[in-house]
Amino acid sequence: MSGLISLTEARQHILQACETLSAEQCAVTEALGRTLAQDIVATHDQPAADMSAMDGYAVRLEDCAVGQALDVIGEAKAGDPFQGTIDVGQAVRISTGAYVPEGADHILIQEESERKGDKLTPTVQQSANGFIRAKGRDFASGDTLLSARKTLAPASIALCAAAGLAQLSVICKPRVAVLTNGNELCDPGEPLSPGMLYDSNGPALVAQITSWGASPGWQGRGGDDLRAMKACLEQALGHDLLIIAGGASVGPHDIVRDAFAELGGELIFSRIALKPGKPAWCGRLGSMLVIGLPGNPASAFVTAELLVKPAILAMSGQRVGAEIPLQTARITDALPANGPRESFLRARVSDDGAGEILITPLGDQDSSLLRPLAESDALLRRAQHDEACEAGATVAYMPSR
Ligand SMILES: Nc1nc2c(c(=O)[nH]1)N[C@H]1C(S)=C(S)[C@@H](COP(=O)(O)OP(=O)(O)OC[C@H]3O[C@@H](n4cnc5c(N)ncnc54)[C@H](O)[C@@H]3O)O[C@H]1N2
Ligand code: MOO
Repeated sequence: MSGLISLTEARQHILQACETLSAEQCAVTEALGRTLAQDIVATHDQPAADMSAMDGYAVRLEDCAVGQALDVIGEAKAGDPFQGTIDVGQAVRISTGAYVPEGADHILIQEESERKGDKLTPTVQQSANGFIRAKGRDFASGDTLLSARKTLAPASIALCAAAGLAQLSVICKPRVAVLTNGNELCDPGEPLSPGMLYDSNGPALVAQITSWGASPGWQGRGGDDLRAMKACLEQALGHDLLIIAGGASVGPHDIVRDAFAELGGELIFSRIALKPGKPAWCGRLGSMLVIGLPGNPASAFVTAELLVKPAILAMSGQRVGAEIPLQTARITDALPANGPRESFLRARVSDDGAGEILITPLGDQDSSLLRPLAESDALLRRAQHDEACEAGATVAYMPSR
């Protein structure tokens, strides 16, 4: 379509305009979802010494014979090692997680022994050395445990904590301002006057950007007044990213782009061959990236997924490509041929009970509708000029929840 760029091109432009932000320190307990700015390198061995994997007795394997008593000479507890050495015919009571005393090469588990006073008798033949976790088995001093640019999930947080790190160097969270637009908008909680509409894009966008790891900053509402709009844009200056929802189209009151241009904003792209989302645009105001989304609620939501999410992930230091990562499923309904815009249909994913993933586009795809949006958990993607497809065909989708 003339004058419209493809979604992939739009994402390429956005990714080129996003630099990874600087680093900051973050408590390991607060680091979920953050991206490491540096490698994590172990400064100690884990375990720090050979360690028992079971509750029982540290012994010499060669001393173990069924019915032949050993002398229990002490105890090794987790955090309180036995100080001596095990000699021929001796055993030390040991707990899971305790260091294995010098001289021992086997843990006789308590279920396979009988204890009477200081005498310990194996009741089951011991065939091979066992139940000792070697020093450094998990990691050794100097090992790289996690590489820079890794996004921290709960298991990687466990590894950082095990490495002894209370603070981690992570990429700063992008600070994102959200501006919604329309004289018709009012805040949830206010009485609804005639002609007015509750602002659903503002809360939705704040929820979306938070779920992608951004830090919501200034939030405002612009109307149809150019001066007031310029004042809004000025208030947002200094953020890493400004999202403007609404006023993106060509109507006489859609003055957002005029205000942006008058403040010296530099347009990066305008309009995409995308449905919903044709009026989406992107630019730069000072050092702040600005992404303009259409005001229709489903359009704002979908274009935020497609355009804002990659910007936030890239600024947060995560690897993200211009191509959208898609999954495949079998469609339950036939679809007509697609038009010239790449389309994303609100859809529901299910399982046919035999392990096959099914996808059902929701009936009414009008971009003003919130109920199908809230029912959906996937966006079914149709390429530009996609042919009609039969029920049962394999189609591509992007999970959206
Ligand atoms: N002549 C043309 N008209 C339109 C075109 C076009 O190409 N030529 N594009 C259409 C498309 S596609 C869309 S999408 C909309 C986008 O318009 P805007 O971005 O200017 O959005 P608004 O006009 O401000 O609002 C559209 C619609 O959404 C409601 N809205 C806006 N903000 C919110 C909010 N924060 N919460 C809830 N609802 C909101 C608003 O009341 C309108 O009903 O333009 C088409 N027109
Ligand atoms: O982008 Mo409009 O979002 O096609 O309804």
